[in-house]
Amino acid sequence: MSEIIRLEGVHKSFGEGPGAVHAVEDVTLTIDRGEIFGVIGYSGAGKSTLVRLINGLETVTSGRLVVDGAEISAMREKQLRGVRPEIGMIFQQFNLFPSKTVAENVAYPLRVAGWDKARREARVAELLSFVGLADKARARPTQLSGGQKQRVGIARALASEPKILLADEATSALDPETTRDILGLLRCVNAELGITIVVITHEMDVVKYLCRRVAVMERGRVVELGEVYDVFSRPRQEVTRRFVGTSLRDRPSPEVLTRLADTHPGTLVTVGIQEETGSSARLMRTLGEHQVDGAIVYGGITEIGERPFGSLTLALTGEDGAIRQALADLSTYTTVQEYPELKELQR
Ligand SMILES: Nc1ncnc2c1ncn2[C@@H]1O[C@H](COP(=O)(O)OP(=O)(O)OP(=O)(O)O)[C@@H](O)[C@H]1O
Repeated sequence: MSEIIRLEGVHKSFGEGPGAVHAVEDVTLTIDRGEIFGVIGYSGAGKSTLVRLINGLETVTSGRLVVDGAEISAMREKQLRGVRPEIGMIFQQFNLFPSKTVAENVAYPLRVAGWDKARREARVAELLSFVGLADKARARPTQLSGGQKQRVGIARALASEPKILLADEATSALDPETTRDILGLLRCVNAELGITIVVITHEMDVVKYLCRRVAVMERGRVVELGEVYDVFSRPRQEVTRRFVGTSLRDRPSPEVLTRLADTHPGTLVTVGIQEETGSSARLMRTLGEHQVDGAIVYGGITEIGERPFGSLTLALTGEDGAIRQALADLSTYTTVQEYPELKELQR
């Protein structure tokens, strides 16, 4: 698979000196042609800045950025104007022209690019039919639902046949059911038109549904990067654990942990569940080998691409030494989170 986007040590700061904001710091990653790549992070992590660098709306402060063979980071505004039609973009707030009809909104980039009327009309009809809005050509955006507005946004972004589609929080203003519809449409855009999609989001469910690989961003940096399943089934960073936690609600909050410690004897630990643990079978076997009892007191297991992941919180009882040995064994094939602060409380 060839790459379509490459970032090498990319920095972007706003302002200079001590007051400068470092929105993107030392980001190195490649995105493959034809993949759906996710960038997840909380507000202010630098996601929007990253996509604005990719489509040339912001210039990099330092580092190298190559999009479809063109070195964006070395280009001047005039050259960037030639590259931008290759990259479509959709937004959380849709950014449609309220006074134009649906057809006029979709035709807008084609008009700017100088397409004649007959070609424009044919292309708009094709696009509206692709996004399922053939009957809304003459409607105005105010007459459409949120999901329909985003379909217009997608049709407009696809108008000039881009190779890349950037989706910046494209479903964050939509209800869960409409979100599913739009994500389904994005899958079609990728599968049927072969367009590479970069999805920016703060929702793990969006990444889980759409993406093959994901970068987790925090304070301008990529802190985890890999296959979606690997990143979420073995989260290495606290921020990634928080994303998994909000999607799956599998990890107890500090308040719940304190209550669990009060009501259950033994040592509380949270153990990751993925393919290697075979849901929970291997986990229970390891405990059994050390004559340690494990009561499941909290947890959640779900799937990504039919592969299980999540975590179980257990109250372990047995000899202290046996518990330590069992935890050491578990750590050889899964993540084990201990809570030394609870021991202090239980004393
Ligand atoms: N034009 C700008 N001038 C100054 N600071 C900026 C500018 N654009 C972004 N920033 C700052 O850069 C940081 C990253 O912002 P960015 O919008 O990229 O984050 P984000 O992850 O997309 O968050 P959100 O989802 O809230 O937009 C923030 O601290 C933001 O205030």
